[in-house]
Amino acid sequence: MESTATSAAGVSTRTGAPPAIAIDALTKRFGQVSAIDGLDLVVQPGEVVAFLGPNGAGKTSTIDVVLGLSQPTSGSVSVYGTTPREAVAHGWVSAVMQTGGLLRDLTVRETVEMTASLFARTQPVDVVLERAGISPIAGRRVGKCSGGEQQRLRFAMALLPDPRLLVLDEPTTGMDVEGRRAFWSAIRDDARLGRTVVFATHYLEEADTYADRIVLVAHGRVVADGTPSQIKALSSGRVVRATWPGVRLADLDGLPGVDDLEVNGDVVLVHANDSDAVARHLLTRTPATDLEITARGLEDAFVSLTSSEVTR
Ligand SMILES: Nc1ncnc2c1ncn2[C@@H]1O[C@H](COP(=O)(O)OP(=O)(O)OP(=O)(O)O)[C@@H](O)[C@H]1O
Repeated sequence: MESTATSAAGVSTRTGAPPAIAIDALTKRFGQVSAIDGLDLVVQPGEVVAFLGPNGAGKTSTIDVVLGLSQPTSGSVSVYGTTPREAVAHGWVSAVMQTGGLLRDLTVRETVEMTASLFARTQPVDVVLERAGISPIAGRRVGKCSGGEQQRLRFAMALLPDPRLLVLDEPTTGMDVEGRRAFWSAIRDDARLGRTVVFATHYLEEADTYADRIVLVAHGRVVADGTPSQIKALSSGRVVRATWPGVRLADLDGLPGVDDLEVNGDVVLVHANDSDAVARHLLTRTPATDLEITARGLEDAFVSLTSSEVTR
């Protein structure tokens, strides 16, 4: 994805508009726990961004600050050039929460109508039902809706103020495959009209399929930021493990296509995209034995990216 050029202050040089989200050196501590540890991020209007990271990475803590639900320990966050609370009060930002907020005995339409009555001005109820893909079930009681349908109902409610930015925190947890697909298809169709979407997820596949840009977070920091294919490349490849008594790093100089190397005692760990070439080299040209080849997961990419950040 080609991102809009930005100035140092994060203002789009193409449009002159402030970014949807500008986060600068954000930290958030809970007692001894550092939930966010110097996070910087700029999201431009119209982007669909996945906030991807393992449990405890700091995704929810960051989203809570963006929504004005929690205050930073230090650093700054602005949303469309103003404070998160003001942006929410203007109706510029809506969130799709994972649970709560629904009454089982109301119908889908009644739920949206009731929420609309709380706002001074909203989009027509029929429009948001249509956008969320739930017009056909408008007369159904909420208690009879599947988890996926209830999430699309929350999406319809979030659309009422016609927000510029939609924030979703792990919105598909617990949904079946079909529910996820229908939910994301409604979100994507809506985002095509220009809405900015930021969603947190654990799942690389979900980020890959539905986001234009993936921001990888670990230990409260951004450890990688790029298109889905750039991020996937970080987690691709394999690890070749071998036993080589007395090995030194210098012995591994001739290895082909190596991304990363570790030597722990007599054990060699080689991270590489072409694991066959590494294995062939180790078996034919060195005394290495006991080879094991394993796929390198996203978790590994998190770990290696985070440790390289720390040692930098
Ligand atoms: N209210 C709190 N009090 C104490 N610690 C907290 C609180 N909220 C979050 N944390 C801690 O901050 C860290 C980051 O948590 P956060 O929920 O932001 O991560 P996450 O990436 O959203 O994780 P998950 O995917 O599991 O929801 C974790 O170590 C968590 O235990």
